[in-house]
Amino acid sequence: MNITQTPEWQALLQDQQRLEHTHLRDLFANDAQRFQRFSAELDGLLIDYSKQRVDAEAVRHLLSLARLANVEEWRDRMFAGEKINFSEDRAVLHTALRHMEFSPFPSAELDVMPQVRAVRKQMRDIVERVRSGLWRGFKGDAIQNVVNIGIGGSDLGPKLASRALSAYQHPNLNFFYVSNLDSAHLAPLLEKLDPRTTLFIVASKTFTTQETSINAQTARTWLMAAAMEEWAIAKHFIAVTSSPAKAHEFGIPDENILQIWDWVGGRYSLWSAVGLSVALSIGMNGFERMLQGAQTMDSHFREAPLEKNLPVLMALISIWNTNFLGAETTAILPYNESIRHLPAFLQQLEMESNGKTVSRDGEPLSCRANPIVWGEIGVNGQHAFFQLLHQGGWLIPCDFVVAASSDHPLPGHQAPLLANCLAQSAALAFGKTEQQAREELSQAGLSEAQLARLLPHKVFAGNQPSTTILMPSLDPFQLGMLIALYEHKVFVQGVIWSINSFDQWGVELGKQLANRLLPAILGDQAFDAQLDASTSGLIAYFRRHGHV
Ligand SMILES: O=P(O)(O)OC[C@H]1O[C@](O)(CO)[C@@H](O)[C@@H]1O
Repeated sequence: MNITQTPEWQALLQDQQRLEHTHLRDLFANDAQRFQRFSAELDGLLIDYSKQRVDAEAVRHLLSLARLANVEEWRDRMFAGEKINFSEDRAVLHTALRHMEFSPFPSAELDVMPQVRAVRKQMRDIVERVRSGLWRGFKGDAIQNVVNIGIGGSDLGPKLASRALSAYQHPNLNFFYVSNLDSAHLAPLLEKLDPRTTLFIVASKTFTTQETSINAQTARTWLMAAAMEEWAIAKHFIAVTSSPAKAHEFGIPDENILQIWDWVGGRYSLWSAVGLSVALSIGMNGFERMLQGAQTMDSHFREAPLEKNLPVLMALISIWNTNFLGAETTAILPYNESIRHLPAFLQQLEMESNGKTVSRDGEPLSCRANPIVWGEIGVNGQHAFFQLLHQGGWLIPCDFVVAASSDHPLPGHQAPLLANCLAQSAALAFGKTEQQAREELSQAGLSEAQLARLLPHKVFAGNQPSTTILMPSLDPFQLGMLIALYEHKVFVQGVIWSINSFDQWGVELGKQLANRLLPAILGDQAFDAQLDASTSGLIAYFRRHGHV
């Protein structure tokens, strides 16, 4: 089905005609109930999408589009464990990882829960031993430093969550995340760490990812230089992978290998043992609380009618902005320092899932899919790129994300933080009219000539749409809900765009080429004739200047 040719899409084009030139100022002025109408809450997590450029009719048509695309059917197929990731012949069952009841999941016939529970138990055991100081290094010391070596989904999720929940962190443990191949990531860390008290978690679903393998080998060499004995590996290395044999080859004993499964996508793996560093930081009970938060969002996503369904509404708003208002990018603006990694996490979640131009049927998509996702801590952005958001003339929908209470409170900080967050979304939405700017300038006593010169610079067009996501506090439960909210949002968008959101073939070509270029970088001139002129020129430069 070409969705753009359907009556539902055509109705939305009509809405676009009506709303494209309607200002948010007018939408608010004409509807005193706008906040009530266009906000929704689940267990304390509130989404306010009243500052999006929609009206009730447009939302109704967006919901019809979701029904037309069979969102509910696809959702049920995912939860039933069908192999909806058809290009890799895999089910998509990260929701099993946060299934907290003692019932089978997804069904009695296809129950994955015994394996999930067994790994949770293994995690709990490790977590308790490390946190209590019972887990000892090769010289008998308690662990003080945990280094997660991984990249992509094996890094971004745990890094986001462990920073987000730093208020709950074990006082005697420090956490580090190493992903970059550049040795400037690992080297300074190794300089300050003590091998006797350091535990490495090598998180890699495939256990073949080059960046992770090289960093893990270097960490292993560093440990061996101090410990001298192979048995020390068992005291300092844990692997999380779906390829236990490869972890075993690396030298990690079976009891230190935590399994994940092919039905857990890398960018959806935080809830698996990939989250071990988070569990070590906040304790296994805290980690399970985060799983409960995600499960609460799962149940809501499965059961709530579409018009009250938070992930569905978020997805539809994004589709409206992208496909009808023409937004090409979207900004993620967390205001809490502790969720500073949210934009990076969402970049992978959204763009690796839906950054595609081919449909499930192998046809070119009939409309543009995922916008470019970017972002930064909100207040930092205010003093950097917000100028462009306010007066740059681009349509850039924003997600403001903030917790009402601080997770690391100091007197005098939280109220101004919240004021800034709310001020920005209001300024973006309502702007400042020429009339308002004129009045301000003349009240400041400017001459008519000065006023005329300054006036154009003081006007804010406004009408920049945003959603504000509020949580009471940054706790494991709320964080679990927040992340699952975005996961399901991405899923719904993928269904409507008819994308398989669970593969990522687009990352392969670069990997292949990097492997092919390695010998040339290392100096093997036999390859030179096969290189394009640019690559060859750049390699010549490396040979002149690099020490590889
Ligand atoms: O966990 P792995 O297998 O090391 O993969 C890391 C990341 O690499 C990717 O496959 C992309 O290259 C991501 O999807 C994944 O999260």
